[in-house]
Amino acid sequence: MANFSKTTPGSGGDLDSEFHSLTEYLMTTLKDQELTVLMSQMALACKATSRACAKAGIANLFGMAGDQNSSGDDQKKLDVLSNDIFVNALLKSGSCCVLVSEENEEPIIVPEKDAGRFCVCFDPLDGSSNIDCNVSTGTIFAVYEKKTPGKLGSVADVLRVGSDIVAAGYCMYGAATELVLCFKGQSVQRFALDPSLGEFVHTHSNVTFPSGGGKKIYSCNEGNFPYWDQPIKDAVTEFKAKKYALRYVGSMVSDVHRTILYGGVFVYPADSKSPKGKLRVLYEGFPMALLVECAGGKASTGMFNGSVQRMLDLEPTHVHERCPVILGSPRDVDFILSKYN
Ligand SMILES: O=P(O)(O)OC[C@H]1O[C@](O)(COP(=O)(O)O)[C@@H](O)[C@@H]1O
Ligand SMILES: [Mg+2]
Ligand SMILES: [Mg+2]
Ligand SMILES: [Mg+2]
Repeated sequence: MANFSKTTPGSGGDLDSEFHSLTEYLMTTLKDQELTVLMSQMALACKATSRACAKAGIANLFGMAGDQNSSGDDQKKLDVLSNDIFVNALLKSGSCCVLVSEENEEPIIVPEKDAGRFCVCFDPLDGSSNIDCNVSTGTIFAVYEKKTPGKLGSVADVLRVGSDIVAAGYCMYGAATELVLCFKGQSVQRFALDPSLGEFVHTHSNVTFPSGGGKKIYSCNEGNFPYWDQPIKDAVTEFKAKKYALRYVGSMVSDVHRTILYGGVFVYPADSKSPKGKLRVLYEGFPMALLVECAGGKASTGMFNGSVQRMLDLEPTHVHERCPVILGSPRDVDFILSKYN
């Protein structure tokens, strides 16, 4: 049996006779057939979305779809297509009872005859503003186990604290397509899509923030500086004085991925234009917070509703609720939060 506690550099190279696939990882570590099927369908949808992003220019998939979603975002064609891909794949899994997507105003409640034990909240294509200029985008998801009785799911199955999440992950559509996963209580794993094989191949185990906090990087949309509260302004001003570098892609998946691998901090705070922040709790804040904590980092809301809160302790009351986000290495998250003392 594969040893997934070890990183397997070079595995999956064209000439390797042995490599470890995502399928093998799921089959050997999960011991839960329904969750394995769900994750396999999730991976299939990631591959289909990766293909759509790669072919967008030649398949006339850039540009607007013409509608707005429930957050008020103008939907791009790829937002709509990727949403259809994920909804169809997850419905076919037979493992889901509730689906919450950024692109669907209402949660999808799966009919009893097709329903399973799990609820999935997802952002099918994150980083919409980067689609048309071919900069990295991604998918973000969180999985919960149904808690209400009976087979029919309800919105109560997803409106709960983030620490109830059983699995979280993101897939980045960048120079390579990469899937990063974490099951509750387990470490973070990285898989890269080998296009010639059509499979996600295991590349890194036990992914953690660099010790000591890593590179001195802060990541935020600093154009919002005038609208931030004083503690966030002070922290960012001090990062500059301490010669931190600013790196900001504007796709949460890419910015969080870099933050986990290199260190530093990613911030999308509340501001006077958006008092609840911009990012959505269920399919952006929570899954990233779980991954960051599993990798040894911290994820907080900063000052929100009168107190500084660990993000996974929030209990949302609406599926498209927003929250401020401060996540990254403990060194930098604690530094920002100290400004609220
Ligand atoms: O353009 P801004 O205001 O800096 O916002 C960037 C943020 O918005 C998002 O694009 C929102 O996600 P969607 O593209 O899924 O709506 C995040 O990926 C990113 O962190
Ligand atoms: Mg959007
Ligand atoms: Mg998003
Ligand atoms: Mg999106």
